[in-house]
Amino acid sequence: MSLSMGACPHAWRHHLHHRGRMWAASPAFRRQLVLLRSLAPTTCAYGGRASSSSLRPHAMSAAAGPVYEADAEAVVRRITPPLDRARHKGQAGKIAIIGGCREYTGAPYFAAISALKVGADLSHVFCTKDAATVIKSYSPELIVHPILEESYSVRDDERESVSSSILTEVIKWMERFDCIVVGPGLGRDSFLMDCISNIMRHARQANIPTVVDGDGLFLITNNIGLVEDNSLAILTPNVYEYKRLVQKVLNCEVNEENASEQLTALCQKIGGVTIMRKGKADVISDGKKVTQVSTFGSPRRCGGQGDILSGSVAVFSSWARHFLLSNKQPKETSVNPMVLGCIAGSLLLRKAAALAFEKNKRSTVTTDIIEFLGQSLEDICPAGW
Ligand SMILES: NC(=O)C1=CN([C@@H]2O[C@H](COP(=O)(O)OP(=O)(O)OC[C@H]3O[C@@H](n4cnc5c(N)ncnc54)[C@H](O)[C@@H]3O)[C@@H](O)[C@H]2O)[C@@H](O)CC1
Ligand SMILES: Nc1ncnc2c1ncn2[C@@H]1O[C@H](COP(=O)(O)OP(=O)(O)OP(=O)(O)O)[C@@H](O)[C@H]1O
Ligand SMILES: [Mg+2]
Repeated sequence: MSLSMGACPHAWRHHLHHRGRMWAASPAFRRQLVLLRSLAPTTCAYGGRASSSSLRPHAMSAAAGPVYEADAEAVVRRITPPLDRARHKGQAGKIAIIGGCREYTGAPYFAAISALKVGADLSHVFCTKDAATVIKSYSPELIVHPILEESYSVRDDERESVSSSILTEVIKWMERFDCIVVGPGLGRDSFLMDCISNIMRHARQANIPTVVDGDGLFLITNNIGLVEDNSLAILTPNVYEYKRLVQKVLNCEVNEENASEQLTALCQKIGGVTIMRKGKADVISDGKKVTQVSTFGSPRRCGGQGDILSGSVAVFSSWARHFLLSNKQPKETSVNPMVLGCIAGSLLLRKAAALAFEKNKRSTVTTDIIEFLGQSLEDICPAGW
């Protein structure tokens, strides 16, 4: 029997009837049911307050299929690990943000602190020397590595040796990370971009899941081979980043009429990656299914919300991977942990943004939203202590 997430709920009830009570009562079945429901079509899985047409499944071509509204709360509950006395530091996740330069210190901070607030045990930042002290001063919780360099601080004849020592330093740490986030506040300096390309190649060889955001997307849009066929890569483009990606990879303009097919085609053309297209709804695809989270968040569009998202997605996708591995999913269950991580991260950000807006209204800024990440997770998935 196929238990793939693509099955419709009616088919599920049919299976349930025929497989008998033993199977229905088994923990394995309940696990499958929750995971399936979490990605079931809007009409049966989502009873949200918004009434926009985006909440209904869209009629799509066979290639793209319908857009599913995720039962994102069920996903969060399922993949969030219980707090357990037996666990030691690091087991709930070690995340690294690769970003932070002279111009941008907020973005890597937002991503790194969000990872901690969601529940990771350790959060590192690899940034330029200029940015490091600033980021450290925002929070003593973060482990900050001032190792990246931009062109202005490297002589031409030193480039090769500096680049290789940056890579050596990052490699020393890389295997410890459950996920890295490349791009928040990275900047677009050409020397830095070359160094980051080497780091991404290494992460890939080491099978480290990689969320690509912000300037990381600028880098890969111009060098798509960095993520091609990497099923452990998640791209989180905003409206402009998505536009540039579509133009470059599909050689056309963004088409809202065929948004779902276009997103599917983009994933397929790049091969294996998961893409979360951010916007009014966060639309997620791995080239097979298209899922969305459209829970209302906040009408404030202050900068930095995407950074919260990338840090959160890094944690949740690590938890989802761990959950699926430790629950030994049958091969035919094509649950993609990267997709689950995107769904969970999107919901948590939106819930936190809603709570922050309720309190701060027009003055809501990113740090206000970060303050509510904990409560949002607690509302969905109580710590129970
Ligand atoms: N406090 C901080 O340090 C923050 C830093 N950030 C970082 O800032 C860097 C740049 O990110 P951005 O999202 O600003 O990226 P972009 O440089 O792509 O966009 C900058 C702004 O230019 C405009 N724009 C870009 N492309 C456009 C187009 N085709 N048509 C019309 N307008 C267009 C948009 O208003 C956009 O917000 C990234 O490293 C990002 O992580 C942001 O995350 C926001 C917060
Ligand atoms: N039009 C919208 N309506 C409702 N929520 C939105 C809208 N656009 C974005 N969001 C929310 O903000 C989140 C971040 O998306 P945004 O487009 O601001 O990313 P970004 O530009 O990369 O952010 P950053 O400033 O951190 O770089 C989305 O995941 C979504 O929850
Ligand atoms: Mg961004």
